[in-house]
Amino acid sequence: MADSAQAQELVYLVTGGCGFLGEHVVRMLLQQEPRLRELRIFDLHLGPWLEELKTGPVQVTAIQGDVTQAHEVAAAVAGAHVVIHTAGLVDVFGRASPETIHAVNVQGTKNVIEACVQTGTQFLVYTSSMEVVGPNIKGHPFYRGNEDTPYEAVHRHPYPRSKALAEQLVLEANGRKVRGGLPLVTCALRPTGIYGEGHQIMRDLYQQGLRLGGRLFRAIPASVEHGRVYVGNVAWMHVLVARELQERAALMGGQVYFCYDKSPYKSYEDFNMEFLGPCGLRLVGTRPLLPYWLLMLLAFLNALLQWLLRPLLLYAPLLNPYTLAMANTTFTVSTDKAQRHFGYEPLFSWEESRTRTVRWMQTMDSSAQ
Ligand SMILES: NC(=O)c1ccc[n+]([C@@H]2O[C@H](COP(=O)([O-])OP(=O)(O)OC[C@H]3O[C@@H](n4cnc5c(N)ncnc54)[C@H](O)[C@@H]3O)[C@@H](O)[C@H]2O)c1
Ligand SMILES: C[C@@H](CO)CCC[C@@H](C)[C@H]1CC[C@H]2[C@@H]3[C@H](O)C=C4C[C@@H](O)CC[C@]4(C)[C@H]3CC[C@]12C
Repeated sequence: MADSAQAQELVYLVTGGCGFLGEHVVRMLLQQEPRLRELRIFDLHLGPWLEELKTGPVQVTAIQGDVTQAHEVAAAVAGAHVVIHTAGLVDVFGRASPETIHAVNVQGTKNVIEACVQTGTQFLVYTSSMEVVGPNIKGHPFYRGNEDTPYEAVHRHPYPRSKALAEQLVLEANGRKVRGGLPLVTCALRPTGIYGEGHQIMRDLYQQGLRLGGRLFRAIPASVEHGRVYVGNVAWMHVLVARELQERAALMGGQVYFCYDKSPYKSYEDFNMEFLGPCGLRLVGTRPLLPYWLLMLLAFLNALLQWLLRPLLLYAPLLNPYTLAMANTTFTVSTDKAQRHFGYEPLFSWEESRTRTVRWMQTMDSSAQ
């Protein structure tokens, strides 16, 4: 918890504070931001774990609300010094309509920006995504690129399109005058695939492996690198960016930063095995067991089934043409921009990130038995 010897004067708002990343950001702020007086957590669904935070020295205010409702956002933002906007609809499986994804991710972000301007909040950190850049629909590799690496970003899928539009809005808002006349200072963080305690897809893969008798079958060549970053380090980057934005507005305002740490470069499946392996699962095959064309056919069949079944039920498996293209396209980052601009170093080593994730999965495992 915050060191009470330092002046506790700041009010922070975390939108999406009860999500996978949001919860880590909330806990990290309470541990690492000594100037915090009040922490507001805004989410569509509030988690019961918030109750335990209310007994500490920082005032924790839980606000149930919807980012698509401008008045609810404005009421939550009023009086906050910093907004960390992580709320978003993360959907690459066709669970939500493109309109809903746009409403939450784009209109929701517009509402957050306008609320900052109207109420006089000066600092806004936006959780963007690697998908703002790629992989693109042409399957071009992005091999250990940085924030300045040229890449043909082409977005057809509603989720990356919405993240790209929202990021653009946030960056364009940098420098706008907020109530009281001071300039709004914004920046965007672009995590690659986040992993760690609370990661739903890891949970799903684990359950799938158990159903298949402790095995998963390789579908993606081991040579396709996929960028991953530990949730604790992503949360730490948010805390640090929010703090340093107040000191280095001229340098950091309007900038984008990839989220990175020392997690190894591996394929999506080999990386997951770092956690699923110690939980007793095995990845079968050194090469993909099915040819790519057959996987693609299955992915299209899944998409067709989803469409046909839509009036009756929601069919949203992991494999669809978009997720297959993502998993099958190299996309990794190698950058030190966050270190150069605001002194970021990962808080958790790769070994610690792995141990924490495995420990979480094993707890999940024993509580399921
Ligand atoms: N998970 C990843 O690998 C990853 C990678 C890059 C970027 N991101 C971004 O990080 C952010 C958090 O993602 P996550 O993985 O924690 O997802 P998540 O679904 O676990 O968390 C999102 C949170 O936003 C809340 N939310 C959704 N719609 C809302 C609305 N209308 N009003 C208020 N709250 C709403 C949800 O209730 C949830 O608590 C998102 O913006 C996402 O685009 C995630
Ligand atoms: C073909 C399957 C055989 O095992 C594997 C399918 C894996 C896919 C479900 C995931 C592969 C890449 C993932 C995405 C990536 O890590 C980055 C993301 C960015 C972020 O903003 C949201 C989550 C995600 C889209 C993530 C989703 C799951 C994958 C597509």
